[in-house]
Amino acid sequence: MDEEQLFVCGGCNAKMGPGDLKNLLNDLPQNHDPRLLVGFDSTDDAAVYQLNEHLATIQTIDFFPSMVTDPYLFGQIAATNALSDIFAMGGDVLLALNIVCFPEKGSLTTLKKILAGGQEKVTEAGGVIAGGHSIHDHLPKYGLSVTGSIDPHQIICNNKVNDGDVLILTKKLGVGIITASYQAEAVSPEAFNTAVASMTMLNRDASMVMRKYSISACTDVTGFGLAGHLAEMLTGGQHQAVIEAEDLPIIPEAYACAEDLLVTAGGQRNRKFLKERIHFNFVDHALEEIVFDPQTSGGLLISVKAEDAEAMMAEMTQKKVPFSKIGRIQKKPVPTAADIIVD
Ligand SMILES: Nc1ncnc2c1ncn2[C@@H]1O[C@H](COP(=O)(O)OP(=O)(O)OP(=O)(O)O)[C@@H](O)[C@H]1O
Ligand SMILES: [Mg+2]
Repeated sequence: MDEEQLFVCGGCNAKMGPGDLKNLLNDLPQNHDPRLLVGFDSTDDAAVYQLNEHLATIQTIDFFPSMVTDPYLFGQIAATNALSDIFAMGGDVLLALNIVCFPEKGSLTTLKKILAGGQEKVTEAGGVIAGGHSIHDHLPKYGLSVTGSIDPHQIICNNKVNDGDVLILTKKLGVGIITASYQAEAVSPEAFNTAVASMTMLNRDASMVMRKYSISACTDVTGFGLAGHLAEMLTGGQHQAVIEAEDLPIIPEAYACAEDLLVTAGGQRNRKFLKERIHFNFVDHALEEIVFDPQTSGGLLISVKAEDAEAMMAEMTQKKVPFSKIGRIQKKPVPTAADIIVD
């Protein structure tokens, strides 16, 4: 393997599709422990385990092959992505363990750069690298197991929305399409740099603002795309999300790439899984691709109660946390109505 350049094949696009994951989890025996406040049965972002009345531990794991050639950058992106699940649930990062898969004959200089990039982000998140596990594998993969803390009364789950909630998204969409297209030399370095800046921005600041307000649900938008993660918020079946297409934040050039059919396999898996649950009120194939595009280290998708939405957005503006108001939650007019409507 070249000492400095990683083979590009992954990010959250490498995630198992939502259909296969659902099948897998359905057959996994359920846990019954009252201290497990959030387990895999609700397909939330992280597991939460109660330690005492005021303290719970929050745990998540994420790793994948690289979507960029630069090892330091890959380390930063993989760590930012792994840390994000803690922030999506309103938790604080305590410590992290490195997960390393690396070729036996690979350059250790390259691996050290990956780990240095990851460590930088864990430190920025307020955590500490406490160890890890490393195995040989043909394709380098990296990520973290992250442990955080949270007040058990303040857990922000991903699946309980309310009528009138406002939907906020804190990062632009299209990083999957942009990173794949960059390898095909089909987008500018500026577009690629925008995607990289987005993937290496921690969701911590957004989380710190969000948790001060009445939040019905939050998740981070990753491999299942905006549509997939929004659909997870609507599993109760009573509500639907109305997305305003013109308010969706999109990295410049991602739309043009989608028009040129520069799309990803993960996006097609997401489309196939979700097509019965989403309705587009217009014909725009490229925009549909953006909505299904797998995001690596995407933003927080926040369903904030209507009465707190303005104040939360004002504080995000004041704290320079980027965000877009992308839609709202409403009661389904009939039980058979689509879960997601794109207007
Ligand atoms: N092999 C597995 N065994 C048990 N649970 C799993 C397995 N793979 C995924 N899960 C669970 O499925 C749910 C959804 O997992 P997924 O990785 O999509 O969530 P996520 O960590 O929020 O994703 P992302 O890191 O991309 O934000 C989580 O509760 C996770 O713990
Ligand atoms: Mg998540």
